[in-house]
Amino acid sequence: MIKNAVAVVTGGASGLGRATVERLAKQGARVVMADLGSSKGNEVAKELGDNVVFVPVDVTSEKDVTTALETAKDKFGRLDLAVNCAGTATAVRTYNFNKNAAHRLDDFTRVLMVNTVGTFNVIRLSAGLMGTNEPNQDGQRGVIVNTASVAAYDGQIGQAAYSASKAAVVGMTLPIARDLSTQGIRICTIAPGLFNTPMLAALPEKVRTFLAKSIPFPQRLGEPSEYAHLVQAIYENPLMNGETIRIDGALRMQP
Ligand SMILES: NC(=O)C1=CN([C@@H]2O[C@H](COP(=O)(O)OP(=O)(O)OC[C@H]3O[C@@H](n4cnc5c(N)ncnc54)[C@H](O)[C@@H]3O)[C@@H](O)[C@H]2O)C=CC1
Ligand SMILES: C[C@]12CC(=O)[C@H]3[C@@H](CCC4=CC(=O)CC[C@@]43C)[C@@H]1CC[C@@H]2C(=O)C=O
Repeated sequence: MIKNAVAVVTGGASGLGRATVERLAKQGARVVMADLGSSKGNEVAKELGDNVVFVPVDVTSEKDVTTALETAKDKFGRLDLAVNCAGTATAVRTYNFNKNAAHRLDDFTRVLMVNTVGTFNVIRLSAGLMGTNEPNQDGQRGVIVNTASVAAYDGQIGQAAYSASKAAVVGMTLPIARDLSTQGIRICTIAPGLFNTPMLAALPEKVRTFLAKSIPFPQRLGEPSEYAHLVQAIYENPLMNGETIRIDGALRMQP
């Protein structure tokens, strides 16, 4: 059960991460909200009360992630759940033939660094701390939830970097589940479709409506609370492990 569990949520100051922090805190969990120093983490944590602590973290930094995990241990005594929501996106064609310009390599690398390397960084360090927990009656010591995207499967034009970064998260899920099984640590990945978050708010209303219409049912953007609901379901269901779950209203993205 989520009550009294201790969680770290990256990207916790906005969108899907924020909804997760809110849901977990409301259900009686204690949460370290890890997000960039430039985010609204401090304000959000204040709104959510004493069971939520903000730690400025860049997920690509070993030092920052270690500090967040030490905060979980020092303030709340343990770590039961790590949720990877931090992410970034870009929309650039592999080669722009009108401008005779190739996709910049540093743009490609930046997206992979945050979405793939950052996610793995949090997984590997969280696993170390979870491994020190006393196992429950099922032998479980902790749970990790990642966030990929349906773009891991049906990436659109301009999403080479983003889709590659998310496909890597899908790809690492099963081998990590196998790696961590000896210590009773589970890991699952969620692949969201189109959700109503600041990432999507950047798009014009017309585009958002068009995108929503492309979803078979329900024909609307997902609410961040629906993502958070799935995080809790994964945490509470002991048999869920090594799998990626789409939450997308049967959406298959067009080119
Ligand atoms: N909104 C959507 O429709 C979808 C979102 N996703 C994924 O879900 C995750 C959350 O996205 P949203 O909540 O929509 O976006 P968002 O932009 O609202 O939140 C992302 C958070 O990640 C943080 N972040 C970015 N780089 C970071 C870094 N290096 N270290 C720590 N924190 C960092 C940002 O400060 C921000 O608070 C992302 O991984 C995104 O790719 C996947 C599919 C659909
Ligand atoms: C994240 C996702 C795919 C994207 O890359 C876009 C994003 C909406 C805002 C954007 C505007 C741009 O001009 C660049 C691309 C992007 C960041 C999309 C929201 C959901 C998409 C996704 O992950 C679907 O699975």
